[in-house]
Amino acid sequence: MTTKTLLDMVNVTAGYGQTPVLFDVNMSVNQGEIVCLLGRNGVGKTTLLRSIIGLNPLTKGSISFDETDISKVPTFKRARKGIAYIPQGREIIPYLSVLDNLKMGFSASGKKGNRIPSEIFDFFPMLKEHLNRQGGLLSGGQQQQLAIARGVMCNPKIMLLDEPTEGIQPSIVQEIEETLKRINQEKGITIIVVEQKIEFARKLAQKFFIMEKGAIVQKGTTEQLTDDLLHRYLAV
Ligand SMILES: Nc1ncnc2c1ncn2[C@@H]1O[C@H](COP(=O)(O)OP(=O)(O)OP(=O)(O)O)[C@@H](O)[C@H]1O
Repeated sequence: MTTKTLLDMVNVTAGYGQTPVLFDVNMSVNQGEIVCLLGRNGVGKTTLLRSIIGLNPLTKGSISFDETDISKVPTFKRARKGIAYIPQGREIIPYLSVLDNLKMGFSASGKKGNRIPSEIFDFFPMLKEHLNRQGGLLSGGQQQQLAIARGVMCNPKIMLLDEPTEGIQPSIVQEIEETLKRINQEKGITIIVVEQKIEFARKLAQKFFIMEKGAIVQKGTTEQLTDDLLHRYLAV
């Protein structure tokens, strides 16, 4: 099997206004992989995801995606090229129904459509039972599933997930892990997940990157994610 680089970040430097947060980040992700991005609070994980989708402009470096330089491409066009971003806190529209929240996936991808593909309910059967409920009335875990489903609606090549298990009960965490694996395997969607729950990250991902002070300081396969590394870079 040939491996193809889907996302390639070279010397990415970015931040908020005049405040730099990422310094010369180099990160390469192959098509079909699930990778996790680990690191203590405030090291720049969210900013890294935001720079991939174009919410934090680069002051240096470049990002190529699917063999195209997207460094200066606006966010909505990056979404149309196949990057789905599921931010921390999920950003479900609380007063819209589950159905209307899902339909937002059509506009994000720039494709017209009105019918939710059946695969969405195959991945997330719970959503079918709650289609007409307001998004804000779902539990945290259900809202997270809705946010992931809305991302899948865009038929992305890659999904960027920021702490999908935060504040979610263990049984739903396991469900989310299994569903993400299925989405990866059945749809071939590459996944980058920022996580604090190490066991979840270990079970889900094949590769890891560890960040410290705005840079990638360690990477490898998840088998190489030793307790020593976790202690050194993640323990408080
Ligand atoms: N909107 C903002 N304006 C200015 N600085 C910001 C902004 N958002 C984050 N920062 C700063 O950027 C740095 C990195 O934050 P970021 O959220 O990327 O880290 P993180 O690793 O995702 O942390 P967490 O696990 O807490 O989400 C922090 O020092 C933070 O204070």
